[in-house]
Amino acid sequence: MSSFSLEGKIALITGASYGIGMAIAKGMAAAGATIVFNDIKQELVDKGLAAYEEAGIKAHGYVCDVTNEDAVNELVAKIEAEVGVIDILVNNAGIIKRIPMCEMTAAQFRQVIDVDLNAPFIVAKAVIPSMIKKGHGKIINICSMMSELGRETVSAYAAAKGGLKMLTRNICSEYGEYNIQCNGIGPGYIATPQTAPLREIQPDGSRHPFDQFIIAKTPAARWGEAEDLAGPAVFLASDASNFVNGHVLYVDGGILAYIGKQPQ
Ligand SMILES: NC(=O)c1ccc[n+]([C@@H]2O[C@H](COP(=O)([O-])OP(=O)(O)OC[C@H]3O[C@@H](n4cnc5c(N)ncnc54)[C@H](O)[C@@H]3O)[C@@H](O)[C@H]2O)c1
Ligand SMILES: O=C(O)[C@H](O)C(O)[C@H](O)[C@H](O)CO
Repeated sequence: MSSFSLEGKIALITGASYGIGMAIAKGMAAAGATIVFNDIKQELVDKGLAAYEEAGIKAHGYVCDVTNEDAVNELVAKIEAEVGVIDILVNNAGIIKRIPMCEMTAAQFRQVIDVDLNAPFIVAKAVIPSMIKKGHGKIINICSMMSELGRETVSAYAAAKGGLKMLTRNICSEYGEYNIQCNGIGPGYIATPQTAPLREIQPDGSRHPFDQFIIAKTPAARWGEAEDLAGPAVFLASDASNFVNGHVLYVDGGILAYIGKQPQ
């Protein structure tokens, strides 16, 4: 099973102070990788560093807004000088705004596109030249159910995550010949702070209608846990997936396979 090992590899996971990013980072650390992460505020980076330390992981944390191209270029140069060349990039940092499309301002729409689509382009562009020189690289873009499906209130997010699926295929197309594999992971509905508003207990003590809807829509009949993403991410970061390129691996408990229950 040595082809699944990440021993000696350096992984940058963006926005990994908690949530899905941290669970992926912990999985990669268990497989032997050195973990580097960033987040938007020092406070979040410090919280992340403390959590990694508690888990026995010596992570390197940096403050960096992934939408700022100059800051990202500086970050990558700093990581190369202080830790080494990045072998694995996980574009995890993301935001969502749940606003009906006709009530959403163009500025709000652009903000989501900026973090969820432009930033993965910026960070990938910053790491690819060194990956080419090193002779290998793995890029994992965290996509979504919304790379395939739409729903009310998430127009900008769906546009960005659909675009991220195509950016994934394009990076594969353009850099596959340099032994760079770029794949996506499409998480289903995962219990993290990002989805907490969809799981809030109602004033009458009942479960949020969206919470019930998702359980019914998911053949696994549960929300995903951030840890459900760790194994798939380790696979896509490892030599075991060296001929897997331009693919989006949906980790959704079966949602995309299922037409849904017939109404009672
Ligand atoms: N939770 C889900 O159900 C779910 C499902 C599918 C996809 N995703 C995607 O997975 C990724 C992680 O999701 P999560 O639920 O852990 O989200 P989260 O909101 O809990 O965490 C996202 C992280 O990104 C960071 N971040 C946001 N903007 C940033 C910026 N400009 N620069 C640097 N860091 C920034 C945040 O501070 C946070 O640490 C996101 O891309 C999200 O869209 C989540
Ligand atoms: O409001 C929503 O529908 C959700 O927040 C999402 O879009 C999920 O977080 C996820 O990306 C699904 O894969």
